[in-house]
Amino acid sequence: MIDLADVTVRFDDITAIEDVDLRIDDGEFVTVVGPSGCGKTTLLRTIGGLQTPTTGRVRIDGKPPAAAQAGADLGFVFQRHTLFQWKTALENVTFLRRLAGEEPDEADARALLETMGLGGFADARPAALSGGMRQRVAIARALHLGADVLLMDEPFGELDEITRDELGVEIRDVWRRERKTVVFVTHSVPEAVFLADRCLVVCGRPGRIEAAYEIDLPEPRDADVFGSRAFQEQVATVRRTLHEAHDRDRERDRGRDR
Ligand SMILES: Nc1ncnc2c1ncn2[C@@H]1O[C@H](COP(=O)(O)OP(=O)(O)OP(=O)(O)O)[C@@H](O)[C@H]1O
Repeated sequence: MIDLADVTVRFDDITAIEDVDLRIDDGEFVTVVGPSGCGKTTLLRTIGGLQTPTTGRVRIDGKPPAAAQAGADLGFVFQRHTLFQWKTALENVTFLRRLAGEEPDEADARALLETMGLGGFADARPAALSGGMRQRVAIARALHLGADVLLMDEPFGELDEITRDELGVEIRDVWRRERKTVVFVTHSVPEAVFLADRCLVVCGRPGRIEAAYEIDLPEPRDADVFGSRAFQEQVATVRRTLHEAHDRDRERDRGRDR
């Protein structure tokens, strides 16, 4: 379980997130959506131990994030530039496990590349892959590490919409089989709804969790879900919350400036 108690992160005079309380169950897929600058990345980095909270406490299965990281319990997927350019797709997938001092399992790495639709590209180097293919390698790498918790920061951020949808379907499918705990940051409301068991709406400066929605959609979630009424209604609800919070924050800021 991921447990954040009263977490505040400050950078000099900027408070990025303030008094965040959050619990994420094992095997839960949580998405974090919100406008630019509201502290989503800071929240994710703090969960992963890449950022130390100014005040408050983070625990992963009762341990500080650094201990979870040392035990390879955490896998990260970032927006871009995370593959080693001189290594093949297969070597990229196995490398982190080597770094973590564990024996890579080439058959597992190949099977993961296959799952991510890259069966024929195991020996290709990143320069020969499209952006979407590179992100698939990064996801396969995080899965191969065997971490129980995956932290994903806009992993589809630079991809076109069709590829994003496609990867969304794949990632949810992999999650259904593997039941990792996933925290997934995105700007995209439809993506946040499609992927989530629970969607957190983060707003404001400093950022706060404005609302949390349990997402109710049929499984397996395939491309048909995008056109369904249930999906569109839940997207509309999240969007409305974001807009209302944004308007309220703007009014408050205007009041302060007067
Ligand atoms: N290392 C840092 N040093 C100083 N300020 C920082 C640092 N990291 C983040 N911030 C500030 O903290 C606030 C939140 O940033 P953060 O990147 O977490 O937001 P975000 O919601 O992820 O934004 P985006 O969606 O644009 O990626 C911003 O005001 C940002 O300028």
